[in-house]
Amino acid sequence: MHYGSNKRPVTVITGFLGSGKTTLLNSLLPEPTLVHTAVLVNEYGKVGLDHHLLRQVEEQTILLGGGCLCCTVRDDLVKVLRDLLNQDQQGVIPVFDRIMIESSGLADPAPILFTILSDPVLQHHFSIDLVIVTVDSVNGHLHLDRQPESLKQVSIADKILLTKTDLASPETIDSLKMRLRTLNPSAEILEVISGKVQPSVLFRPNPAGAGNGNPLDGRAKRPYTEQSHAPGTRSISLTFDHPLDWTAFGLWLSMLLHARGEDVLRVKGLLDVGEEGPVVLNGVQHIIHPPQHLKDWPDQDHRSHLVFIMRDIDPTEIMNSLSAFQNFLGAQPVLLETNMSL
Ligand SMILES: Nc1nc2c(ncn2[C@@H]2O[C@H](COP(=O)(O)OP(=O)(O)OP(=O)(O)O)[C@@H](O)[C@H]2O)c(=O)[nH]1
Repeated sequence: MHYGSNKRPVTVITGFLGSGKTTLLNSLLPEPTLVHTAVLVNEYGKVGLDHHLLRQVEEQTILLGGGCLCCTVRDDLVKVLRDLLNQDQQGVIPVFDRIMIESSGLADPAPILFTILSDPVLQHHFSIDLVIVTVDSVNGHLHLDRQPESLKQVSIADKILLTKTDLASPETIDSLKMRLRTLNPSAEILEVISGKVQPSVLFRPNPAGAGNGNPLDGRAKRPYTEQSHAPGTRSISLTFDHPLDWTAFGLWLSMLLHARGEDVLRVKGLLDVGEEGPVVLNGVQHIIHPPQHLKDWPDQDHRSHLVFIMRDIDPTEIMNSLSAFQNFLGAQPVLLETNMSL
């Protein structure tokens, strides 16, 4: 199969140990729309799945040349994905049009994203369309209290699937949802029992290509409230009073990521740059996906919206920096919401 300039979407499924990743995959993969999905699992002992490619990826983390601690590369993942491409081009494997990667329950998903986005070959053939994170309703609070990995996973999610809601009390589910919204205001939260969810709910068509769905939903647009937050992890949602100068904004963002990229876990934006439609911005730490220029706004709200999820950066630093830059940006930042440490 040839895709021209189209990149094949990669979905990363992560979530703390036992939170239901495999259950989800087993439920999703027989769906007709996902029949041409290649699956990579970075744990041993997984059962092979009919009609799908199953690769087992040894975890191996190396430092990039620059010595950046957060930009680790999974060498084996690069090899497996490159091999898949080669085999696909030679027609020796069944056609695949999507990749799902199930990361181990203790993994920080960011290196997987970095690996694909930073590899000179892979970045031309694959795009990260969605990071799904499963959160166990029964144990979710405990994981978030005690396991930094769980916090990292939730912080980076595009969609959070709250699993095992059949086993948890309504009060626990509600408080967990509130906590998850605080940790990651831009993620959509769905309740999923035993992995039963329609692919169309997860993989909504997205003209932006990267970052499935609107990167900013209603939760990110709530009025400003000071809320408790996980230690060291903070988020800020903001808008601007006028359209942004896109070049100046890109310069500001590059400067921020150069200085503090290790601490910026996620950047998402739907930006008014004075064009008919918005620009979709989607970044993970040092890496910014190629911005997408949309023809139309998704709804009536045509204001810019920008969300940062950060570690050890005070949201006021972001506001102060943008304010100092406002003459170049052509717009003044307006705070919508910030979430501070617990
Ligand atoms: N009752 C109930 N059980 C669930 C649900 N989702 C998953 N389980 C069970 O939870 C257990 C762990 O699920 P897995 O899918 O293996 O979890 P995992 O995240 O892949 O686990 P690791 O590979 O250890 O990280 C299994 O026994 C599942 O059957 C759910 O929504 N409801």
